[in-house]
Amino acid sequence: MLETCDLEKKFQLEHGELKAVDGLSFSVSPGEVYGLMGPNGAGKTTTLRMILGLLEPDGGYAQVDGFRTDQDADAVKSRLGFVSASDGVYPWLSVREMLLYFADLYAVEPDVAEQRLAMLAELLGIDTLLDRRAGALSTGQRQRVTLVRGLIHDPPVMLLDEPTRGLDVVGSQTIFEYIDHLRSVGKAVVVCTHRLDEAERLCDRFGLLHFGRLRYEGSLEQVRQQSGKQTLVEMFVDLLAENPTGSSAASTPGTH
Ligand SMILES: Nc1ncnc2c1ncn2[C@@H]1O[C@H](COP(=O)(O)OP(=O)(O)OP(=O)(O)O)[C@@H](O)[C@H]1O
Repeated sequence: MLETCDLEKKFQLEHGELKAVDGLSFSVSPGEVYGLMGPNGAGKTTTLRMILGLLEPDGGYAQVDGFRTDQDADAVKSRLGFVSASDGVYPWLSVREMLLYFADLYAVEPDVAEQRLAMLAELLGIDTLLDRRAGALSTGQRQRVTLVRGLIHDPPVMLLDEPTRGLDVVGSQTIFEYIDHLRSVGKAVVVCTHRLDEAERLCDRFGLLHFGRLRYEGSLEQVRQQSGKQTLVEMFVDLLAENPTGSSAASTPGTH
């Protein structure tokens, strides 16, 4: 299970300080898909980067299976899988070489890695790509490969940052079906996505972030009641009306 406790991150800007994540606490149970949602600049990626140990929080911590990021960062990392739309691949390696290399980085025994690779390749339909050069894959093929990469060490928690960005309808559908599969095998999944309609259908619970704070949280029914709006789209529009630029601070020079 994943938990964040009072996570906080500030960035120093030219004209002051930006609180990108402001006292964020949420938890995700095994077999649950949690939609960490919010307009551009709300603090979603910053949150994931702190959970992954890529950014040091200014306050709070994340915890996975009882291991805390501020006490045992390596134990946390080994229990996380991460997939991001901006993930690169090693272009000169074959897909197989790259995936087995990542398995090795996670200290997965070679024979176990081969078995997992065969199973995941079949599940995600990349068996025919295994001996192709990673640099020659299409966007959708690369996304599937990065999903396998995030899962090769069989982590209990998966973090997915915009996993369908740049994919066509069929590619997106494959990813969402796969997230459904992750739930069915008991993974705790956090997904950040702007595909609000799919998220509505897919996620068990939502956390709606704005200015780095959780504004609404719960099942779709619960966030409907909290916001007084029927759909995530309406909730977003309502939040953005508070700041029409959609950035999380008037002084912010834009998002990444
Ligand atoms: N390294 C950084 N230095 C300064 N500001 C940053 C840095 N990284 C992020 N920010 C700012 O922190 C805020 C939160 O950014 P973050 O990337 O977490 O948002 P997000 O919710 O993932 O947005 P999007 O949906 O656009 O990906 C934004 O205002 C962004 O400009």
